[in-house]
Amino acid sequence: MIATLLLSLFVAGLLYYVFSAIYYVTLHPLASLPGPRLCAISRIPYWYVSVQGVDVPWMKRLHDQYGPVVRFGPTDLSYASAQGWQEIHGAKVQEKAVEFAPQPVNGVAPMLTTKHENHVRMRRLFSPAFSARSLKAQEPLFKKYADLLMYTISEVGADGAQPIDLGRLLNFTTFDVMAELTFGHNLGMLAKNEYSSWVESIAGFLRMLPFVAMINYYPVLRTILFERFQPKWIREKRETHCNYAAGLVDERLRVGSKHPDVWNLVIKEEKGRGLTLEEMHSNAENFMLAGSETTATLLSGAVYNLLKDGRSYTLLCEEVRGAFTSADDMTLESLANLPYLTAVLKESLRIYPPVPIGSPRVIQSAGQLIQGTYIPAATRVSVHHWSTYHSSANFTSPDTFIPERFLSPPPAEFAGDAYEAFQPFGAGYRNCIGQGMAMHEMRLLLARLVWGWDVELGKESEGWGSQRSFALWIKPPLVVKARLRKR
Ligand code: HEM
Repeated sequence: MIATLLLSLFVAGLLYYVFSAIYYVTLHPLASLPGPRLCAISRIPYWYVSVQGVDVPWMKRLHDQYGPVVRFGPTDLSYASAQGWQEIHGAKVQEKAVEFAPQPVNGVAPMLTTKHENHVRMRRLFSPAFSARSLKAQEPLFKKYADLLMYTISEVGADGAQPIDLGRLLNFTTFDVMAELTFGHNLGMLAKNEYSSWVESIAGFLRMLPFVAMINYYPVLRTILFERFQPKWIREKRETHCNYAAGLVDERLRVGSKHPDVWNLVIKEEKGRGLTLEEMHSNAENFMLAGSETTATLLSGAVYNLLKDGRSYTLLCEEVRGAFTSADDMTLESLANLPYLTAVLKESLRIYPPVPIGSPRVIQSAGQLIQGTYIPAATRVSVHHWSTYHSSANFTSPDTFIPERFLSPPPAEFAGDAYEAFQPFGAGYRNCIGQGMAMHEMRLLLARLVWGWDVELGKESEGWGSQRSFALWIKPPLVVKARLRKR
């Protein structure tokens, strides 16, 4: 009797799966869109590559084969075009597909992942902390850490006698900066030349992201399996991580601060008091990751590409060394006036975007036209940064590091480049709130490095560029030798 019941259930499930597979490839509104047949009936091919950290080149291969739009799951579309940015991130309100972000332990989503209505309120509250005026007030803090980074390079590298892992030092710097802005004091990583266990655990957290996405994507997995059988150690690890950040925020609020950190700039505004303590906790944790790992990654990529190329490294050195007689003259304004420095950072963002994947939005109830095709409600649509920037349909010699393409005006050979397709900080009203801060921090740290040091790539890091990613890149050590520049 039980055997018959189980068999019937199995056959019913199988029939359901077969009929829905036929529906997805024939009658479904997305059936006419290009992509592998297997992907049209299941998301398994995507999960398979994403748990291995190789979904970025996989998606690029799909775009090369199928063009600027690819159906890579039954209801998932990836775009690689300027039009994709305009139509997905334009004026129309789109919700984010939140199943791709881990749910915060305290249950309160940060600005990055919260629903539209809440996002508008949070963005308004946090905006003062990321304004041009605030950045100017924060300038001495960035300078202090640039000085400390230079000192550490000299100590650890023994003036070129010892190889250093520059990627690690850049990570220490950007995390210490962000910690001072969000917790009121740094994590002491740069001073001790040592990872704090809290930051060290982030790489492990990134590797969990595809599993989190998979569990959230299939509600059955979440309710039947994960919520009941989630290993205790996973829950505890995540709680410890979040509670540590929450504790630091509480302490900062209790002690107060005279510095222009995020909370002073938010709370001093009358309207800033509209944030709850839980919102402060989850946003602080999010700022730490969104504002530190990304910036350090981009700087590591810029140094790697410059040193591999040699030619652009020489040009950058000439520009920076010719512009300043003292590192103290490097200000927000004077650095922003160096065209080659900005072009190097933009080209680095193009060739090695710190966020290489797409950030899916869910089409709302009325459906929407994208690239001339009607896309029904509930479809997840995103622009894939890596595929867009490495497509020869958008950029001349897309895989070659050529900062000149971002000079104004660019050389004639780049006249056809689709600059509007380049949106490394995202586009529209949910774009990166910290992009001004990131650009200043990156300009300052890169300029200080090439101004003070002759840098050489270590042999062990020649293949540094080939990396796996779990939403963000997993970076191997970036080994360099840095000799104090003779003046
Ligand atoms: C090179 C450095 C950076 C890159 C490439 C980068 C990239 C991005 C991208 C692509 C988004 C949009 C995500 C989406 O559409 O779902 C974003 C959002 C965001 N970024 Fe950045 N980011 C960088 C630096 C920073 C910094 C320094 C901060 C400072 C805390 C920051 C904080 C945020 C926040 C809070 C959001 C969410 C904004 C919102 O939803 O309104 N990022 N970033």
